[in-house]
Amino acid sequence: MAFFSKLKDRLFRSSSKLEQGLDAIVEEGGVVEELAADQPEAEPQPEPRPEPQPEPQEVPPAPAEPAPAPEPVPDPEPIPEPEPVPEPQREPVPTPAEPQREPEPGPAPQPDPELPDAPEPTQPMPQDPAPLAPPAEMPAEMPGLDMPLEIPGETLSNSPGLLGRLLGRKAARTVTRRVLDDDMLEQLEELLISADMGVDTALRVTANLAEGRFGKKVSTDEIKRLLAHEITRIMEPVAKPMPLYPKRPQVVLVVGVNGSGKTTTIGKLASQFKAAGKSVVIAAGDTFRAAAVEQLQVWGDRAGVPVLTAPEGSDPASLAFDAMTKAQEDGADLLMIDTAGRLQNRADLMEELAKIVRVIRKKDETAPHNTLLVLDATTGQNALSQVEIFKKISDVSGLVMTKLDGTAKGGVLVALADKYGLPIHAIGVGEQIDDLAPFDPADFAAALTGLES
Ligand SMILES: Nc1nc2c(ncn2[C@@H]2O[C@H](COP(=O)(O)OP(=O)(O)OP(=O)(O)O)[C@@H](O)[C@H]2O)c(=O)[nH]1
Repeated sequence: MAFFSKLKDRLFRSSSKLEQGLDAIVEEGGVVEELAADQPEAEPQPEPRPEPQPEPQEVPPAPAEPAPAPEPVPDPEPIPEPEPVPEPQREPVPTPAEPQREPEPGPAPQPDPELPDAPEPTQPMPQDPAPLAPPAEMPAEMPGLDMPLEIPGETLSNSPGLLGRLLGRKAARTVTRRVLDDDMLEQLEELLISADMGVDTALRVTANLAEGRFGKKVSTDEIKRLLAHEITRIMEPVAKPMPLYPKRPQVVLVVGVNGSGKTTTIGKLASQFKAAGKSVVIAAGDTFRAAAVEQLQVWGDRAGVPVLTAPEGSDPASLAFDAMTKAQEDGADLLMIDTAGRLQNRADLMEELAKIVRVIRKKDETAPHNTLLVLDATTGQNALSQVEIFKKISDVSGLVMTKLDGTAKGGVLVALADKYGLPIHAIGVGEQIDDLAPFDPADFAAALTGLES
């Protein structure tokens, strides 16, 4: 699906930090080993993705018709949860027998793979352990070119040359493996912390990763797969679309600091709900900033959804009440209420949100049905303190993480999931109306670690 590959491309753009760090760690203390052309780098690891993923949906929040439920709470889970993750990675990483190959006779000098000063490979570490096709079917070099041919997922080096190939010699490949010891674990912890995963999460992830593998040799590709698996395990329980309830209107309060992407997210969500056949009303609750109201009107126009506004400086709660009345009269399915994000004066903001909730409860005592906290992924660790604050001043029921297309700080999502367990309903991957996607843990983990899934 075109949209989905676009999403993956964008997420991959932000993955370089962790990916390069992993490459560097293994290369630093690793030993280059040679493999015969028909020998895989390692026994294939169990795939991190435990189950075939459901086809990603264009509309992340929920299916068009959720199963009717008498009460909005507890969470009705309109889309079936993925199967619980088995723990296939608890198996020790198979350690290749040493030496990896028989010495190959031939005119070309071969480096000793066991020597510490064996030449480093010049290409990035292999990404995929899939064995290469036999050399007879896949030439290691382009005819006439005396340079290694990069084959996706593998590094070819020490080419036997034309004569060698004429004589039927197999090309040798190299892989760097490093013993998973305390030093390496410490480096991995530091890398994960620097990627915004937070200390607790980084320690837990590396401890799980080392379980049953301590003292064994691992390649970059194996480390990436193991890491992606651990991240997927943490993220899977929180990947949940925004639940839809039979209640009309379902009131969605949208909170978050200024600039986090609330307005944009409301516009994107409104557009997707509308495309799914829902009638939506938006209330421009940040009445203190004329620009914010105007921007929301632009998004409402784009989405084809009415936006209720009030004069600048008027009471947001009064606007919310009017919007609730209109949404009820119109029989709207959803009322999305934008709010101010001024954290400079937390007491005022707390009172403002509490008042909005009080007045809409006069109309429906079960409202708001969702309180979405919009977080800007580029703020890294700061997102954690924002969750802390907004949990105190509102009843946050789920997260939307924006700007994942423009940051190398995606690791904070792992820390958020690990620490708070709040559902991540959707992720923003751009500024356009369709740049909002469901959160897919396996794709996210692959993007973060630089694993080609
Ligand atoms: N690259 C990228 N930019 C985004 C994304 N979401 C929002 N933005 C941009 O972030 C900026 C702030 O977004 P807004 O939606 O105005 O944020 P807000 O929280 O409503 O901010 P205030 O109106 O100031 O309260 C805008 O320039 C958006 O285009 C995203 O997923 N990716």
